[in-house]
Amino acid sequence: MAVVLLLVMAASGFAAALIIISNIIISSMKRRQPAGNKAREPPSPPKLPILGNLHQVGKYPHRTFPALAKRCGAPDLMLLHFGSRPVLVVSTSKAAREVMKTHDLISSDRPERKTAKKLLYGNKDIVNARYGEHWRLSRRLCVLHLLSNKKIRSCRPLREEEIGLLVNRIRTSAQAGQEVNLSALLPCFTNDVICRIALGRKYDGNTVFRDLLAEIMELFIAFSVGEFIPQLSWVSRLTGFDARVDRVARRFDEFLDEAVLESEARLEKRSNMIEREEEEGQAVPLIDVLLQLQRDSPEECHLDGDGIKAVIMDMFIGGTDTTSTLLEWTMSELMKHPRVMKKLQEEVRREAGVIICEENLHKLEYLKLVIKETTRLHPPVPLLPPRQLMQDATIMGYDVSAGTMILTNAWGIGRDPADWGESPEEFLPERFLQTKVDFIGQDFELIPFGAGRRRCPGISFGLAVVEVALANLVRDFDWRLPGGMRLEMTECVGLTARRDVPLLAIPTIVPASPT
Ligand code: HEM
Repeated sequence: MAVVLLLVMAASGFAAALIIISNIIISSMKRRQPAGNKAREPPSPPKLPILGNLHQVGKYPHRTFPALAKRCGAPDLMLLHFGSRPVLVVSTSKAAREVMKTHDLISSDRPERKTAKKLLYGNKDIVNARYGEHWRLSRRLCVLHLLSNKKIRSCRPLREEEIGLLVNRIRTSAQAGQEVNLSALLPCFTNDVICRIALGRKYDGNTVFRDLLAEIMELFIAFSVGEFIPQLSWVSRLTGFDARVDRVARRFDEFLDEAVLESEARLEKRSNMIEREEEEGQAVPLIDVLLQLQRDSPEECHLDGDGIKAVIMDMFIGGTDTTSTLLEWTMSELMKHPRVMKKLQEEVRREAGVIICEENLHKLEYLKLVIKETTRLHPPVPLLPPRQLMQDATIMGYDVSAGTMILTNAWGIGRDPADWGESPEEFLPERFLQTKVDFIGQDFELIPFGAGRRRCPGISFGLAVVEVALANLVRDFDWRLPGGMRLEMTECVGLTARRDVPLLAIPTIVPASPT
């Protein structure tokens, strides 16, 4: 990891650099320890003192890991060291099943990260919560009250309204013969959807909110060298990283405080019970649901004020970029494969009718295959969020010690020829006609939403947005690339693996066919 070296060199000055370089030289002269000493540990590539294997991780770890694993003869499980921290890399569906099914309970913890802890109120959220009572209760709350089928149904008008706005924006560009930047439009769209669902309003003209959110996403994945090399924890103070995290956490907290005040004002005025409103099809903002539960049913809601803000933040972190990234890659693959685009357009134009609503979605079988195939090749979160082993375990015959961080390569697993045949890199939605493999967490060959206890609770919520949005985009428009443009398919580094090069496309309006 070049960044790590740069950080180390810049911040610790010449003396520290000298120590590291000499250590590197000494260690490169050493051979690995005799196998007898740690016979049952998973295979590891040679590591450097202090850095461990950090220098081998590269910019795209999900791409680097399979090659590294192959080089050190570790097809299923590979043991790395990030600084002093042991990290188990899970590279195949067989190994993923072992970790997330056989050993799911003891591998359901998340490692504590200083940055996430500061941004998420001491990890009072769900995504980053340590395994235990708080996580269990928060997840239950989330599944029952925030992301339930009933909740998803009640938010339908709101989702469809936002999709209508997205289509209108594209239509305006199409009428002017202009290209649209789907990589910019789609995140704004999913952000607006989550804003309305979670907070009950949008922040249209206010870019402060969006900028803050983008900064939070960036900080989440930013590498703070001290997290893995405790001796260098002062580096993030010196570079101003810690101060930046504090500043962003404070500003977002102020923002959420305002949202809480607005929600409390709504609750004061509310005459109906939330449940009744939802039954009548009204989308009650998630923040209102949580505050009302906290006030009226504390036995159901254990969260304090910070806990509520942390869970709301999870809805943004978990639901915004993941959903837009999936849409962005689906459109990219469709533009790259005109045959698939045509087949999908024919299905949607034939089956969905003039108004594409969620009730018609069950007829769109090919659309579901297209989305599934996209999650296989482009899982929005290519390396699943880290887990941490809670006790010593024997996994696939290897001894792995408590405290080891676990990184599962969903991207690598989705492209493994052992599971996906001779052409795993090919975008071929029809491959799912021959297999029952699904992405809901039971089949370990396809785990874009994770699996086991920590599996994403927002699958249906996310798909409700992706499926209808995609159906509208391909029904209402024909799409082509701006003249002479070649479609790059590389991803960039971030909380999700979005396209590196923005997806620009020229829409042409397709007249609605008579029903
Ligand atoms: C295409 C859309 C989405 C993708 C690809 C996705 C992916 C993921 C993944 C890979 C995980 C980690 C699973 C694991 O550790 O095994 C996760 C967890 C989570 N997701 Fe999603 N997600 C999506 C949509 C959503 C939405 C819409 C929400 C909520 C609004 C959401 C909320 C969460 C939460 C709260 C967790 C933490 C679960 C836990 O740690 O117990 N996700 N998601």
